[in-house]
Amino acid sequence: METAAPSAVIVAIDGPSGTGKSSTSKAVAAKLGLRYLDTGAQYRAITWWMITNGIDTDDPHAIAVAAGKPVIESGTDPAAPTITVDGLDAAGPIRTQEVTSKVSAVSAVPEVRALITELQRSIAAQAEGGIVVEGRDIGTTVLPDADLKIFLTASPEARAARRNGELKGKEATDLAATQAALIKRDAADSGRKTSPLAKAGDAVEVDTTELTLDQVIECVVTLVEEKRAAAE
Ligand SMILES: Nc1ncnc2c1ncn2[C@@H]1O[C@H](COP(=O)(O)OP(=O)(O)O)[C@@H](O)[C@H]1O
Ligand SMILES: Nc1ccn([C@H]2C[C@H](O)[C@@H](COP(=O)(O)OP(=O)(O)O)O2)c(=O)n1
Repeated sequence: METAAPSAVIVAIDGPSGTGKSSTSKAVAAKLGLRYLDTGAQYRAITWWMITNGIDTDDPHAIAVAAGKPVIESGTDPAAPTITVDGLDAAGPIRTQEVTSKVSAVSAVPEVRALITELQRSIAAQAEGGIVVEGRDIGTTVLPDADLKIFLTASPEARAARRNGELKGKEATDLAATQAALIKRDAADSGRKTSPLAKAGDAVEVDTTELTLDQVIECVVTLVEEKRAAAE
């Protein structure tokens, strides 16, 4: 008897910065043969375009007017995710401190969110075998019918230490400054009017403070497999 291919599954992973969303989502998608979408990279890409095109990122009206101009494309292979803006590889430039410090203001503009949300939904709809989508408002707004919703958390201390581990040798490595910047960005992302960072009512919360990355990946893989088994 032939075994049916596992059904397409849509997984939404949300949470604040440094909780392990990107690392976990990529690994889970690779293990389960799903596509992968980093929605933060899309908001970073539009922010980078605003900066390089001289748009004042403190002016929501100017941002709203320009929002439809850049063409943002995301490659969804979890082994080699890509992000381009007007055909240019933006993977490096979107990770600078300048973009990080301005992305909350740009992503709070409703016109930006409407355009990026539409893009995210169309990418998810095209992922025939299923997809892991990570961000801040995936379970609440972008994909409210996702098969599985995960909300990752971790203490501010653990998140700052993880972020500093990545920055070492590149930009600032002061732990207190990293933690302060992270808390400031969380507050802006949670406090904005349009689809703020929030846990969906039906999301499974996983506190990763005391877990290794492998343990978090294993936990999410098990939850996806349980969902798939229940759907058969
Ligand atoms: N459970 C964990 N324990 C230790 N380090 C982790 C854990 N999860 C992620 N990391 C590390 O923390 C950093 C931030 O993780 P990332 O996946 O980028 O978080 P997010 O996407 O939520 O901002 C990465 O360097 C990653 O390897
Ligand atoms: N679904 C999303 C994803 C990200 N954002 C915004 C808010 C975040 O501070 C920025 C950057 O997201 P990103 O996931 O790249 O941030 P970190 O990896 O946590 O540093 O984008 C959002 O508003 N909605």
